[in-house]
Amino acid sequence: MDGHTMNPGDLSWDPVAKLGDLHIYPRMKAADVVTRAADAEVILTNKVPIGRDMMDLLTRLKYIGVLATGYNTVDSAYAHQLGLPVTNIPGYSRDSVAQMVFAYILHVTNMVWDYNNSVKNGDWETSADFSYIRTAPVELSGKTLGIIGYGDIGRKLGEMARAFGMEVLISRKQDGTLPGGSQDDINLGRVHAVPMEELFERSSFISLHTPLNSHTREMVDSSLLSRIKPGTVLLNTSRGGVIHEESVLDALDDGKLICYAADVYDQEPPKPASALIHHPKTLFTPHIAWASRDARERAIRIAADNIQAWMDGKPVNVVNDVQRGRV
Ligand SMILES: NC(=O)C1=CN([C@@H]2O[C@H](COP(=O)(O)OP(=O)(O)OC[C@H]3O[C@@H](n4cnc5c(N)ncnc54)[C@H](O)[C@@H]3O)[C@@H](O)[C@H]2O)C=CC1
Ligand SMILES: O=C(O)C(=O)COP(=O)(O)O
Repeated sequence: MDGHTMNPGDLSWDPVAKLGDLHIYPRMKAADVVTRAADAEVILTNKVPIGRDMMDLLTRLKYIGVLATGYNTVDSAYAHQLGLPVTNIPGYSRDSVAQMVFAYILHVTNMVWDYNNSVKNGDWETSADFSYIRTAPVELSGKTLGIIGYGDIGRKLGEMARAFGMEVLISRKQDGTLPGGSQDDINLGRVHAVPMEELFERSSFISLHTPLNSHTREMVDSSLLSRIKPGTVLLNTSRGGVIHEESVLDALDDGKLICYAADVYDQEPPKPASALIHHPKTLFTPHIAWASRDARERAIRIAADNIQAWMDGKPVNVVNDVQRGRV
């Protein structure tokens, strides 16, 4: 549907092309989906929303592959009703996304770019001393990182944080349950599981890694943000919709949140003049955390493996619990 972001020309679609008759559209408007995909049995979409109206009209469709980990753009519950499997691509960009979170953290704590600009502007050459401090760097060792959503990316981020000597907190879900797969790390003392409210109270850095769904939409609201310590940094590489935008703006304005660093926005691309994007205390990248060449190459290969497994009658990475074909 929208192959350009995954492969702007530096990769090959061959792993997918080998499986059938492949048509790549660099971009697609929602209004064109039904005509362009009328004959398709398999569609791959990244951010083109696939809703129930389209699924009703695409009568030949048997499989929807999401070219991403987050699959909030597809009405997978309705696809389930139709017996249409929806697959995603877990894990392909785990290392790249966790690395991006640390790029934001180090940007805030070490200000390499600000110091570089100051040096290039001549401040060092005219300094009275061998060194000068504009804003003191912050040492991460001993600081607390709170991770909301301890899955593939959250776990990798925790590993990186421990290498920096940070304490890692993870949150229980709203119903009190632990994220799957976290028990070992809790038992080994690598992370501490606390209620979401306590995580907001204790963390200097809070990083969001949940999927966007009805439980997580606008989860980070004024109630949670009222608990943070002055000087907290909020990091979001999950989905823009996980935060309540007005509440984040208020927390930035009242000085408790010193930075909101994000790779995602509720509507992408954002409309011009977003107050959040243009706020002096925010740091934004254009949904690029996943986009290393390595990760994109992995994604194309896994997308092809997903289709092959489904053709072989043993589907994998199905997110809506449909194991058979359209009924
Ligand atoms: N910015 C980017 O480039 C990328 C963004 N993403 C986003 O990051 C999200 C996470 O990715 P992964 O770690 O690979 O997914 P994952 O599925 O491995 O991990 C998500 C974790 O969140 C937990 N969770 C779900 N609801 C929760 C709640 N209400 N409270 C606390 N924990 C909850 C789950 O139990 C799971 O452990 C994706 O859904 C996607 O939206 C993913 C890849 C790239
Ligand atoms: O994999 C994901 O969920 C991502 O957000 C990565 O970006 P993409 O959706 O692949 O453009």
